[in-house]
Parts: sequence; structure tokens; C-alpha cells
Amino acid sequence: MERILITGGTVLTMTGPDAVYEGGLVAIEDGRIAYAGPAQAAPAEVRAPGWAQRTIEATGRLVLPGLVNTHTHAAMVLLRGYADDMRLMEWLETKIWPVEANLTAEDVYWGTALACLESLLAGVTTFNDMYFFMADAARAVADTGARAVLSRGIIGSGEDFRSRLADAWDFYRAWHGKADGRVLTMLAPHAPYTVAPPELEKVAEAAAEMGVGIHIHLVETRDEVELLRQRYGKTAFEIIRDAGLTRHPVVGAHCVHPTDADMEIFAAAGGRVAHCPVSNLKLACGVAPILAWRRAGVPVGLGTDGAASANQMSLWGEIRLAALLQKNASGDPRAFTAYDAVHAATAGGARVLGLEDRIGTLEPGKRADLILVDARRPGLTPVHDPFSILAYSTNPGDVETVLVDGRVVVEDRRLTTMDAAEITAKAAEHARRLVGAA
Ligand SMILES: N[C@@H](CCSC[C@H]1O[C@@H](n2cnc3c(=O)[nH]cnc32)[C@H](O)[C@@H]1O)C(=O)O
Ligand SMILES: [Zn+2]
Repeated sequence: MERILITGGTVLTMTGPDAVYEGGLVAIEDGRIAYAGPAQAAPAEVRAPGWAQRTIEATGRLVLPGLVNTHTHAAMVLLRGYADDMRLMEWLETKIWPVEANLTAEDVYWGTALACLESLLAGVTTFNDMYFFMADAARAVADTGARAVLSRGIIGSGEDFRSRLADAWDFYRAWHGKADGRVLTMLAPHAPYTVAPPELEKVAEAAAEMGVGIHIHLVETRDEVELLRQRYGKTAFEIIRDAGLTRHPVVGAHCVHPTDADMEIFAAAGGRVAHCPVSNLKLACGVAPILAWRRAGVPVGLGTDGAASANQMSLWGEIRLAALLQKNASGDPRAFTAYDAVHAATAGGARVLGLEDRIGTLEPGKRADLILVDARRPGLTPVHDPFSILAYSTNPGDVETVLVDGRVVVEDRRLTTMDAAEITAKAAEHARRLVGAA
């Protein structure tokens, strides 16, 4: 496999706010990071002439781990802008679910390919997806060169539930660990208000057999908290604990309305939070108490949610908003810093997905998922503080080069793995058919 050197850039390993190396070096071998840090401290071997087959000149660029999107429904890019400005339940029940009833496998392939294209161009190298027709979603991830944790969304009861859980088993057997390890799976019971406790217990049993984590929506809206209280006399966190789900690593999307006791339950269970600030603001859900979650010891990552709710697969808006919201909510601009926000989008996200041994920082042995942000662009100049530039000034178009698993998948802002024009044309065509059929 190719050996690559990235030279001259400002290397941010995301192992700490002081790990900033101007004119730093990253060496990649067999898809892994062999070295990342100051050029002069690199092993002589990688600095020897002829070590690398390829050198990427990165002067003026910020070199950092690829961003990790901890909660999305990738193929929902097909429904971007289809129904906005509504309440969650009304949006799901009257707009989204009727259209999703007509979804086909090919829709999901091209939708997910578009989501991968948009994500990779923006520097998002990994995403955590909950949707259906997941074998087709996985093919799109494999073909575009992205990395993803993919889960078959499980919803309903009776035969509906059984067939979806069977689907999740088929998908797990076919795809877990495939595409050179770039595709992993979890189990995704949609939410405690759409999957009842007996079914949640069955999902917990399956998770034990598969040895995978759980991806679930938790306390996104106040309506949902009230509904669960009336129906079960419990909170969402009590429900998932009692159903045995928290015996497995749980990625809770949103987690906007926990009680103090919920935070203790989730922290004790090793739960993790996928914070989706754009989606939450757009649906007027409130602001997730991220500082309190962190204080409780719960890892926090950032997520976009589906593009039908939050409209973009880029995580740069979430990075900025996460910082702004926590400052405003706490009344203290120091409470959540630029570094905290970039950390949540990289190392924090990797931790949330249980991938901290593979990705999230630039450290020897990790898979080489990294991005080059062109800090010479007008809106990013000058670079007094690289974390400030990344948290408050960077936009998707500033990402120049993207590597996943040591492979250059975006070069000079263009996808190298597939024809981007074909992806956008096919996705637009499938979106038209889908909405037309509703
Ligand atoms: N509808 C699928 C299974 C669920 S996949 C995950 C589901 O989450 C839905 N979804 C998207 N965004 C949100 C959100 O913000 N909150 C709750 N559900 C959402 C999405 O429309 C999709 O139906 C089936 O028929 O088998
Ligand atoms: Zn969601």
C-alpha cells in the first residue's frame, strides 16, 4: 500500500490544545498513521529520501483528523428542503413517513452516495447512520470511500418489528467489518416512543449476540418526555435501562431533555451523546445541556441529523453553533471553547462511536482519516489560532484534501472515487420520482 507524506502544514493531532505543530509532518503507511507531529522529531526512516511514493505539500493548510458525524439519516438528503418549518411529530407523520413508504433500494443507494459526496467534500470522513435499505447504503459508502457506522432503523411492533430486526441481522452478517473495515454496524431502535419496552428488550438481546452498540433517538422534544411519562410513568433513560439496552454502548441522539437522575443513569451505563444543535434549533426542541453531560462524564460528539431536518451533511455549522449555544446558555464565553468544539467533532465523535482506537486523533497506529483545510483563503486569514479558524471561520468549501484509510478520496476539492456529477444527477432524479410518487 502507498506511503504518503504530508509536509509543511500546521498539524493538529487533537490530542490536546497544545498539540499544534507548524511545519509539521504526517507519515502514512498501509492506511495507518505512522507518524504525526513536529518534522524534526519524526523517525529518520520516514524522513529518508524515497520513503514515500507520494508527498502532499500542505504549506498554509491545517491538517487535522477527519470530522465525525455522530447522528444522521444519510439518504434523507433526497428530502432536503421537502418539508421544513414544522413540529417533529407532524413532520414525521404527515410528510416524511408517507414519502419514505415509497423509498426503493436504488433511492437509498444514490441518496447515500450524495450524502457521502457532500460529507467528504466538507471533510466529514465518518458518519453514524440510521436508515433502511442499509445494504444499499453500505454499497454507497464502499464505492465513495467514506467510513460509516450503519444501522437498520427498527420501528413498530409485531410482524413489522420482527421483519425489521431480521433485516438488521441480515445486514449485520453481510456488512459488519466490510469495505476494508470502513463499514461497521449497530442496532438502531428508532426511539422509546416508537418501539415499546418488550421490543426494546429483544433488541438488547440481539445486541448481546452481535456484540454491537445501540443507536437511538432520546429525549429530543418535551412532547416526547410527556408522552413517555403518561404511557409508562418513566423517562426515556429509565425505559432503556430497564429494557437492558444500557448494558451495551448506547449512542443517544439529541438528549435535550434529561433529568439529573437520567444523566446519572446514562453516565453509569457508559452512554454517549450525539449533539445535533442545528436540528434541535430548527425544530425548536431546546438546547441540549452539553456542559452538564460532559460534567457527568458522558462523551459528547456532534451530529447533523438527516438533511431533511438540518439540511446539510457538513459539520462546520454544528461546530460553530455548539460553541455559541453553550456560551450563551451558560452565560460564560469560556464554558465551551473553540478547541472544545473541534474536539467534539473529531476525537469526541470517535469516542461516541466507540472508534477511539481507530480514528479521531492523528496518532501512530490509527487509520489515516484526515483533512487539509486551506487556511490561505480570505475568510480564514490570518491564522492567529488554528482552533479559532476551524471553530468560527471554516466552511465546507475550505476543505481541500481528504484521506480516508490512507486513500486520497478528495483532491483539490474533487471526489476521486466516483463521478460527482453522476451522483448529483442520479440523486436529483431519484428525489423527483420519490416525491412525485407520494
Ligand atoms: N421508517 C423505517 C425505519 C426507521 S429509519 C429512521 C427513521 O428516523 C426518522 N427521522 C429522521 N429525523 C428524525 C428526527 O429528528 N427524530 C426522529 N426521527 C427522525 C426517519 O424519517 C426514518 O424514518 C421503516 O419503514 O422501516
Ligand atoms: Zn435523527
